[in-house]
Amino acid sequence: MTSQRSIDDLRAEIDQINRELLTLMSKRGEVVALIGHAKTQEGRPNHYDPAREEQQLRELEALNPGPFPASTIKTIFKEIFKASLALEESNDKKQLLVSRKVKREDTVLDIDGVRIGGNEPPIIIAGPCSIESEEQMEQTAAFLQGKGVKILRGGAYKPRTSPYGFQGMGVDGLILGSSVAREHGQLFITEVMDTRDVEVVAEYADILQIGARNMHNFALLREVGRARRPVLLKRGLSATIEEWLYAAEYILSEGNNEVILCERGIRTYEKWTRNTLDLSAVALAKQETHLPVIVDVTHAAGRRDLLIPLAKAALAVGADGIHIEVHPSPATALSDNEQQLDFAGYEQFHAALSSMMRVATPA
Ligand SMILES: C=C(O[C@@H]1C=C(C(=O)O)C=C[C@H]1O)C(=O)O
Repeated sequence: MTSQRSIDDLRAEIDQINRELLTLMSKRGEVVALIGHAKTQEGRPNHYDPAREEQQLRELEALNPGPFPASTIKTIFKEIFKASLALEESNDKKQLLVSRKVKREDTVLDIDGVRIGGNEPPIIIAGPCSIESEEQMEQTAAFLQGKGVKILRGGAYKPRTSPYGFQGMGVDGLILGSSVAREHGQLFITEVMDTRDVEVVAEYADILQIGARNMHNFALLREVGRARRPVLLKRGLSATIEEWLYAAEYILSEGNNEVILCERGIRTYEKWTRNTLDLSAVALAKQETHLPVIVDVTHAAGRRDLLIPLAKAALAVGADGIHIEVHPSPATALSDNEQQLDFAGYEQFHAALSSMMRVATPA
């Protein structure tokens, strides 16, 4: 009689080995997490360390007693390294300041009594694309004040596709925008494009805007993170949601917690709209972060006939407000003539949205 062990018996041994491997894997995972934590504390942005991985592979190859060939051992351990790295990085993400895992409750901004986020009713940010003249700003602000709009927008520095397009009025525009807004009891929001202008823009604006084209301008993000003003951060033209949230993290990491995220449509293959409004990004940003999220309907589609349905959809998925461009005479505007609403257009928009704007879920 042979003393060959039965398959069942061998399998029982395998089951036991599996349990030991699992215990060891978990133990390894815990140590990896500690390394990841130490790297974050040391401010090492990159968790991946190919030299360290290579060194371990060499040692394992030298120690390998078989029966598995070196290549197999290598493949298995590379998989372990990959999983370990993913673990380190996901732990790291949990610690992001923008994350709900770090701050559970909604951030509600209170800017001179104008509240944004949480269970507050949605806000409207409206005004012309560019600040062009006192008359234009005055007419717009007075009209919007009558419609209950508390935040007036207007660009003084314009990120134009062509360097020969109207570039904005600069400091004169800032002075004009802020004084007109103040006269009408409104907050003034305007875009800052250059780190060198943050100080002067923060002097005049109540909210600093980072435009889509500057979402990846990390020096600018850090600079506005140091400014003592709330920041509206638009999502980049082709930015993933993760990149957008990391951009917000740059601002928070400098000590500025007052960030409003703004989805403005992304580049896709679609030609009937200028951009594609990504409503899942709005829902996800609300879910993953504690920050207020608003939707820029003007740039989302680049066409007036979609403003009302897109704004309704944005509010339905939980947006905390709408950003929309309004101009006394869009046809003669110095920028964005295709998309801005005239006053009659805004009247319609206001009427169509007003019932939804008042819907605030009680806390
Ligand atoms: C755990 C670390 O981080 C990563 C994961 C490694 C691993 O699982 O052994 C090795 C190097 C890094 O890519 C580390 O640096 O030691």
